[in-house]
Amino acid sequence: MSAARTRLIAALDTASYDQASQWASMLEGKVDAIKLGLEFTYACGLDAVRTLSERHALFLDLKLHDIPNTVAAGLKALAPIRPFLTTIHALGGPEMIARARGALEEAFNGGPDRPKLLAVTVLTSMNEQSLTEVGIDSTPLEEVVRLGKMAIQAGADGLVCSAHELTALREELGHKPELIVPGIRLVGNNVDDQKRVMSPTQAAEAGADWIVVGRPITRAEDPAAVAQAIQDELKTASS
Ligand SMILES: O=C(O)c1cc(=O)[nH]c(=O)n1[C@@H]1O[C@H](COP(=O)(O)O)[C@@H](O)[C@H]1O
Repeated sequence: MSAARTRLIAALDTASYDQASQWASMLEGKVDAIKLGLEFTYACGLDAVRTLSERHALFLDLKLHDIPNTVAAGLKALAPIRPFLTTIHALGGPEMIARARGALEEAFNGGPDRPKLLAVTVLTSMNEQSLTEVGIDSTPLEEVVRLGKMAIQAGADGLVCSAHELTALREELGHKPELIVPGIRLVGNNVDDQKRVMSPTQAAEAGADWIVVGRPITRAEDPAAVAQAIQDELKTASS
């Protein structure tokens, strides 16, 4: 059972501003935040991201991964959008992560309202075989824990991981780091390109702070009803 209630982020993955705006409106009050990522940002631009962020708590997920100077400068440029969460790849290494954290601190004058920096560990679309294909000779669990410890030590506020690694990460890192969990599917859902999948209840019971749900909500006939059903599941799991 988790310490605090697990909250729900809807991933609004679309190239259409009208579609994202419509989803955001119909999910208002049903989800705790929205996530905009590569597809929406590249197709619609940062002004569109800013417009949606004025009405909804925003997780801006651009998964930056470059040399430390470029990532730090990129985050500084994104800071005026004021998302409450944003992502970089843990594989960029400790110097990149430390510079990223420093850039956010600087942009917000060390204040408490800066975006929290999340390090993506091993993408939930990867399994042991996918790691072998990129030359990593570890299980996803070993790799997530190794990268997760490094990233938190380097200055990340939290991690993106699958629900399968939550227990091990909590044992290693305690309750302070924010753990954000995509790869969520409801009973009967298609898993699509996701490999390390769990249900909202399983993620909540294993200690997720936030779950990220995209297609199970956005592809549904009634997205608001699915979001409400997930919230009900999360509430039961935390009680
Ligand atoms: O950083 C992320 O949000 C992320 C990391 C990860 O390992 N896996 C993952 O699926 N995501 C994102 O979470 C969302 C999951 O979408 P669905 O598979 O449609 O629920 C997508 O927007 C992904 O970009």
